[in-house]
Amino acid sequence: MYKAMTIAGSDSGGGAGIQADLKTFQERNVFGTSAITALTAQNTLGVQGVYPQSLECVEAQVDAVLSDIGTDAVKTGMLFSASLIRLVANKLDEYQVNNLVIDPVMIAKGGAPLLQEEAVVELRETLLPLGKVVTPNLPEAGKILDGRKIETIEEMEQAAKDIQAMGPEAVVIKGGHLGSEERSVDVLYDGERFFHYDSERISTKHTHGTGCTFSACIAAELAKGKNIPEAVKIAKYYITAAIRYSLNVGNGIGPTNHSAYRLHSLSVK
Ligand SMILES: Nc1ncnc2c1ncn2[C@@H]1O[C@H](COP(=O)(O)OP(=O)(O)OP(=O)(O)O)[C@@H](O)[C@H]1O
Ligand SMILES: Cc1ncc(CO)c(N)n1
Repeated sequence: MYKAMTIAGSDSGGGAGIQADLKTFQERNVFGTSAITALTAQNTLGVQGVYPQSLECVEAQVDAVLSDIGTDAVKTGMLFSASLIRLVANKLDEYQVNNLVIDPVMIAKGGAPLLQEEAVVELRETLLPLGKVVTPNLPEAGKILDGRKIETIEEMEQAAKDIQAMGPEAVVIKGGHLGSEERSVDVLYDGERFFHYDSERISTKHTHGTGCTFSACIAAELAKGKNIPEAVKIAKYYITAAIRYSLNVGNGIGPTNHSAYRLHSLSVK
């Protein structure tokens, strides 16, 4: 069985973070493992607390998994601080992880910071160059590019190109935050070509954890040997189904439905 690991924060509400990643790995038929960088007390209404784990704790988890079980791909999510980013980058280098998907998580949907402001430099300089695929949303891409505004598909293409020049093999800019469009378009740049992944924009407020789920699916497909454009295509089908059948649990922004494509017999082509 192929294996994928997530190095990310825990979302007690179950819709994002480690929980979303492991549910996605399971649905995509890869064996999921994890290292938890931070615990969050979180639900559909917001983030009530953030409890980063020690460097020692995160290092022990990564060593435990990679020295024994190994992995075919790694996905990183919430890393919280510059020192955790440095540690994770060192570990990925030590274990020669090459299928690395970096979701540069910065802010939760309700606005709570999940990455310290000063850690963006570390993310850009230490972690991004190790990535096979980096998956920023529009505000994250803007932060990586020193506060640039990205509001059109053309600006998404330019941003993908400029972030790819920072070292990762490929960049997908996610278009979930693109206002007033009828479609939700993601733009991939692999160093040579642009690919557009287009879906209808689903009218729902229940989009908690969309980005985590999308990047975890890319990691699962890379683990199975899919190439980057194929992995992103499958992830786009998977997340679109998960949003179409998202769940009205809690009183705020509900989670996506990780088993939607299976329960509703939709094919992930
Ligand atoms: N309303 C929607 N309808 C269809 N697809 C959507 C919608 N919102 C987001 N998506 C898709 O979901 C994926 C994740 O994009 P998004 O920009 O929402 O990520 P994100 O902001 O990182 O999510 P989060 O921070 O909640 O984890 C992309 O493929 C995007 O196109
Ligand atoms: C733990 C965690 N990671 C990522 C996100 C982004 O959706 C979140 N809300 N919580």
